[in-house]
Amino acid sequence: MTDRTDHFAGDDPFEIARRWLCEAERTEINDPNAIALSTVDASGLPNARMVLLKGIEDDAFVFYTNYESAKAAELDSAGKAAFVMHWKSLRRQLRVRGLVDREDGAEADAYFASRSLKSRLGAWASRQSRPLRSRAALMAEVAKVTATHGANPKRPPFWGGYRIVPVEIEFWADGAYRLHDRFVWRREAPGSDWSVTRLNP
Ligand SMILES: Cc1cc2nc3c(=O)[nH]c(=O)nc-3n(C[C@H](O)[C@H](O)[C@H](O)COP(=O)(O)O)c2cc1C
Ligand code: PXP
Repeated sequence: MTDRTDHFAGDDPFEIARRWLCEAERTEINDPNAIALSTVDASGLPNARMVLLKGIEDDAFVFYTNYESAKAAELDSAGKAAFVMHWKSLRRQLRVRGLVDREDGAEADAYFASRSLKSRLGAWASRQSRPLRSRAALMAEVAKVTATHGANPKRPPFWGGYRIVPVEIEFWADGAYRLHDRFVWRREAPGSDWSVTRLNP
């Protein structure tokens, strides 16, 4: 007999995550889909930065970025990542740890095509994570790619998605006097069965 009810109810953690994000979309003032993405560099030094979660699939979380960025180097070499989302308006937290693969096919093309023209050109212009001489130099690059890539730029080969396939997903909800509720879903590997454990706050 489980006491995993209310916010935590359900047999599919991706469904619960989708439900929480949907609630946050109604209550957060902006960027309810922002995640703090954590990686490690070659020396083992952790790194973190915000990115926007663009999909919760049947077995993965998807975001988009520049494949020549610092994060991409760290994701590609470790093959692993973690992220946390915190919704202040709901007083809830979602934590995910898992394995990472690139999404650089049709889905990435479709997502890129859905972005505004200026954001698409911006992706072409930005050498993300590398030094930039000045704001003016960036704007000159934007003008250059606008001239060369025109009104319908295709997805740059150096820009696309990452899919995080989790082995651990934790749902946390605020409780009175710091007696929070926590449920962690764990599995040995992608494709294995999940086990669910209630954790002390
Ligand atoms: C709310 C928010 C959302 C962001 N979303 C993205 C994103 O989806 N993709 C991205 O490449 N950078 C995004 N950024 C910028 C990143 O935080 C970061 O500055 C950039 O990706 C470079 O990171 P890196 O040098 O560690 O690779 C976002 C920043 C903020 C504050
Ligand atoms: C550099 C960068 N790339 C990608 C994104 C993803 O968001 P969108 O595709 O909606 O622009 C963001 C969001 O802040 C961003 O800053």
